[in-house]
Formats: sequence, structure tokens, C-alpha cells
Amino acid sequence: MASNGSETRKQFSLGENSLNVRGTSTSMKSRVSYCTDLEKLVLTVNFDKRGWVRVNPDDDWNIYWASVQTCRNLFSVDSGYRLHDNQCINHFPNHYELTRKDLMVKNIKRYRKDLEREGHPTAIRSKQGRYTHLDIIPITYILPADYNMFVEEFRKNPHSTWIIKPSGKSQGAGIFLINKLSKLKRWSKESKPPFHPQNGKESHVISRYIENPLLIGGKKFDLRMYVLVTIYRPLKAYLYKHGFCRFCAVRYDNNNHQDLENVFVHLTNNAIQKNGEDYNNVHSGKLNMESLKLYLETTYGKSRTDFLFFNIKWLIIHSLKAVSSVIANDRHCFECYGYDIIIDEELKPWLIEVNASPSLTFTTAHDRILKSKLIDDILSIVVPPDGIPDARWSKRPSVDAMGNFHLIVDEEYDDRGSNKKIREKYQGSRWR
Ligand SMILES: Nc1ncnc2c1ncn2[C@@H]1O[C@H](COP(=O)(O)OP(=O)(O)OP(=O)(O)O)[C@@H](O)[C@H]1O
Repeated sequence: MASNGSETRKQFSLGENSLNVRGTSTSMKSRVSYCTDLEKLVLTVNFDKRGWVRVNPDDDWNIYWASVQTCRNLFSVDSGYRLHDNQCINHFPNHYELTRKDLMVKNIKRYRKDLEREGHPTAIRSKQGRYTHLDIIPITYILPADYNMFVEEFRKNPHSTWIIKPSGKSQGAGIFLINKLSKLKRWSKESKPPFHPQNGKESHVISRYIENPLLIGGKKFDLRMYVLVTIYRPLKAYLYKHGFCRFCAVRYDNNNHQDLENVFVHLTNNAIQKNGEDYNNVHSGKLNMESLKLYLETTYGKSRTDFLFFNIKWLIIHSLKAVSSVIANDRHCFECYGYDIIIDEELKPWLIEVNASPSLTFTTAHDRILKSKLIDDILSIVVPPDGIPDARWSKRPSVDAMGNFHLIVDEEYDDRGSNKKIREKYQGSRWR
């Protein structure tokens, strides 16, 4: 993609004879044009099904399903590019405030502190100093900046296990577990470039390892859930009904944390598990959400299961509120995030991370159907009923257009008290 200011403007601008904007005459072209730099079947099938025409990024386009890098280039100051009303794109310019591990943690910590300072009841703490309602992420520090704070915390609990992750990587790359300070010190000495407080780019997060995950069939799993945000201020977000669980292929032993190096026990990423001997190519370690719910309801009862899913919704909403003031609220943007959540054996959900580009690759037939329908449902919500993107649209899709998504937060509406009932129902019944 070109990055020169005027050149880019020219390349991206919509000419007078191009696509009709809602409410204007439709004299010339009448079809929606799209471009994408992700060659994913679940995307192109959906675009083609709608009769949209594929064009190059340099041509006039209405909808761009872009990689995060392309999106960053497009919105960079250097590009000088401005989107027109009839254009939309699948990322917010600074989505990384939520999707980079270190920034997500920083924003959630800041959000909790701000609420606490205001004396907001959501930010009350227990006697042990934990947030009663906003304990949604494992205790986390950013390295190297918070190294001393981490050491202090570790010493309070010298037998605890921690997980270290590079802030900006994915698919399990560079992740390892420690339960001794000496291992962290050795790693910090060997790090290239060396571990340095000013070295922001190479930051890592170190999080308390959830040592008591809920196990099914003796194996650890995490949940992948999809959340669509169409606007940040006022916040409007939808949760997808069909997420799935991703299992480790090797049994997890709650009483034996010695084998910290065995990634097939501890890391649920498919990118890791598919390299293991016990990986199953048929189901690829995935279980759909309906089966998980059925299992939980029969094992723990309906009300505990409902409460777990209420708490999942709660953590999603608050993670979004934590960044809503810092995300550039561009009305041309929407974003579908992949939320990774671990449930512990007390049925408490923990937010592990949020992905800006959840995988659209499929490993099973069920996966293909799910992801294809997911894209279909996203498009139905973000594009107005007449089928043409419009940044001035009120972003109020009909219930039918929501498909398998349901609205979990709509600040415009909630502030008028519509969610009062549900808030009252669960008031005071948060974990711990
Ligand atoms: N605090 C934690 N406690 C227990 N397990 C964890 C914790 N953090 C991460 N994990 C495990 O490690 C895996 C990888 O972590 P994470 O998702 O943060 O990294 P990633 O490399 O960005 O993965 P992906 O790109 O697939 O999202 C998780 O799927 C989970 O199984």
C-alpha cells in the first residue's frame, strides 16, 4: 500500500462516479466493492455471496477486510488518507490498546484505579485487597518495568507459578512458565536484546498462572469467544453465541506442577498442540460451546452455569469499557475480537488476552461453518439494511440482522436504565 500523502489520497479516494452513498442517487455503479489482504475462504465466500465486487486496495472500495498492519498504514499520519462515508474497515486504528497484552493490562489497571478514585461501587476491594467485582485478569506485571513489584509479589507466595509472554507475539511463541526467581533472572540475563527498563518494544508480561483450571477429561482448555464492537463512545458490543473450547492434548495434573516445560499440558494454542504426538486431527482438540454448556449444566447445575456466563459477559464488557476512552472512535471502523478465557475449578472466568485478528482458518467442518456464519453475521450488523456501508448510519441493526450475535452493551440505551433488571439480579453476587 502506498504511504505517500497526496498519492495515497488520490489512490484511495472515491471518485464522483463511484459507489452511491446512502441517500444519494445511484446513477453509476450500484455494487459494493471490497478488498482484502487476507486470502481466507470464509471471507471471500461471504463477499461473493453478497454479490460484492473485489477490487484492489488502490481502487475505490467500500469495505476493506484488512490485516492489522494494513490498517495501521492506512490510518498513519503519513498516509494522510481520509475515509469517505461509504467506506468501512475491520479494525479501529489503535486496537492494540486492547489487543497488545501489556497495553490491555495497563488499561484495565488504570480503569479500576479511576473507578476506585471516584468511589464507584464496582471498584470495591476485599479485605485481602483484591477487586471484588473487577478481578477479571490474573495478577500481571509488565517486564522489565514492573520487575521489582513482581519480585515483591512473588516473595509473598514463593511456591506460585507464573507465565511469561512477549507482549506483541502470538500463537504461543516465546511463552514459558516459571516457579523460581532464579529462572527469571537467568532468562533476563540471556535475553537478546538484554532485559532493559527502557526497552519498551521488547516488553513481556508476567502473569500469575491459573494453577487450578477447570479440567474436562483431565485436560486443560480455554474458551475462544467472539465479540464485535461497532462503536466505542457510546460503547456498543455484541457477543457471538458460538464460541468453542480449545483443549490441550496431554492430561493436566493439578498436584504436580513440576512439568512446567511441557507445552502440550499447559498451552492450549492450536498452533502449539498440533505439533504434539497426541494431537487429534479429526476434532483438533475443539469442543463447541453448546457441548460445554451441556456438560457444565449437568455437572454443576444450571444456575452456576448461568452465573459463569454472566461473569464472562461482565469481564468482556469491563475490558471494553477499560479502553473505550483511549480507542480512536472512528465511525468507519468495526472490529471482531477473539477473546481467550480460562475458567478455573471454582467456575470463575479469567481474561487471558484479546486478539485483533482471530484465526479464520478452519481445522474441522464445524469450524468452517462457524467461521463462515460468523463473518456473515458481522457483515449483516456493520452494513446498513440497504447493503452499502455508511459511517453516518445509526448502527442500529434489526434483531434479524444480528444473527447469532446478541447485544451485550449499548451505552446509549443502558444509560436510560434498560439493563437495570439484570444488574439488580446479580448485584452483590459477584465472586469472592
Ligand atoms: N495466566 C495464565 N494461566 C494459565 N494459562 C495461561 C495463562 N496465560 C496464558 N495461558 C495459556 O497460554 C496460552 C497462550 O497464551 P496467550 O493466548 O496469552 O498467548 P498467545 O501467544 O498470544 O496466543 P494466541 O495467539 O493463540 O492468542 C493460552 O491459550 C493459555 O492456554
